[in-house]
Amino acid sequence: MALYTTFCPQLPKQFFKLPLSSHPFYHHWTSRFSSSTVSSSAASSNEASRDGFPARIGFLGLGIMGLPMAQNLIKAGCDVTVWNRTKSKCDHLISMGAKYEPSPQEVASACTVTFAMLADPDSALDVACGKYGALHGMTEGKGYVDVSTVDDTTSKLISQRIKSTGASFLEAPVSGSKKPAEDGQLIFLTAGDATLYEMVSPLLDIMGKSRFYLGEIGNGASMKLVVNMIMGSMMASFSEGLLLSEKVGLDPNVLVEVVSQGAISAPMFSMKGPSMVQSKYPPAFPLKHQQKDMRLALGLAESVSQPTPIAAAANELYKAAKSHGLSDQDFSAVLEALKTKLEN
Ligand SMILES: NC(=O)C1=CN([C@@H]2O[C@H](COP(=O)(O)OP(=O)(O)OC[C@H]3O[C@@H](n4cnc5c(N)ncnc54)[C@H](OP(=O)(O)O)[C@@H]3O)[C@@H](O)[C@H]2O)C=CC1
Ligand SMILES: O=CCCC(=O)O
Repeated sequence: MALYTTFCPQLPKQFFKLPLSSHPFYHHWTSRFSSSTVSSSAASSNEASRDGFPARIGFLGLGIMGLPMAQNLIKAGCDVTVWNRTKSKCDHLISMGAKYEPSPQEVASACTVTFAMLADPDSALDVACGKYGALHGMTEGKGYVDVSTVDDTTSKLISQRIKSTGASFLEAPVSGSKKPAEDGQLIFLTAGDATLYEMVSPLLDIMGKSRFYLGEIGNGASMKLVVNMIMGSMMASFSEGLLLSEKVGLDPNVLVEVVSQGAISAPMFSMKGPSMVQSKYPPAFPLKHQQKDMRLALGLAESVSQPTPIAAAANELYKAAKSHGLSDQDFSAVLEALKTKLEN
């Protein structure tokens, strides 16, 4: 079964909609994480917890994505310990039964597996390896799963540092935004320690609808950046189309409908188009993160001399949108940068 999952990562979701204690990997998990491989300081916290769940799970970073992901783990009955730089964002989860520790180090020390969902490479590195970083609470037998979107170099560095403690590392950035995170419908793009991948698969299946295991560290990060590079260019192109249709006297709402019925239909256009027409950009995926991903994807392309002129042009629009104060709006606000350009 373990081999099957490793090489056939897209098992049907319903396969996993069982109580975790009846999951085929449950016994593998409990024997790995609740016995001799766990350090004595963590042993008491690794005892089987409520509802028969196997281990304490840490979650670092409770922004737009981290909060609903951690919430789904709690709702599924997992024993979750949280930390966030801005502590108030932990309050809701604490009221749902989460435990709190005052630093990433203390979360990692209390938990068997720690997830991290941070903004960017700098914060991911700092939370993992900084002064009170998770690294200092990691020991052999524990796992660190970074679900943030970062570049392959950052991920390799974090992996190296975590593994130097004897612990295991998995990168697992996600496709899917706020709503899929709330609905447990994310797509995990994982790479790194295959055993840890198998161990955390039941947890990934609580938070997501599918998962890919892509081999060596860096492959998950790179896959995520390629996907988001395409997405960023698509959104910029869609924005041009909306504005052009309006300028030539067409109803952009009708454009959204026409696009939705043809070969270029995309859930993203149908979901975000109507609010874009009204110049509303409620943040699901903040524009600053999309620009970060364009920047990192362009760096990746540069590293292998792959021309990406369309993504480079789109990146300039996201940079312009940031300079117009739109960083914390949804990335569909890139449309505003085009409006400004046309008006200037
Ligand atoms: N939103 C989306 O649709 C998706 C986002 N992603 C990726 O997931 C990651 C998180 O995104 P999202 O939740 O939207 O972002 P948010 O901006 O909502 O949350 C960012 C998180 O990072 C923390 N953080 C930022 N800087 C630091 C720092 N220097 N030290 C410690 N913690 C820090 C924030 O803490 P604080 O609360 O204190 O600010 C917060 O918990 C990003 O890498 C993003 O690219 C991936 C898929 C979809
Ligand atoms: O990184 C953000 C991805 C957003 C999405 O996949 O809808």
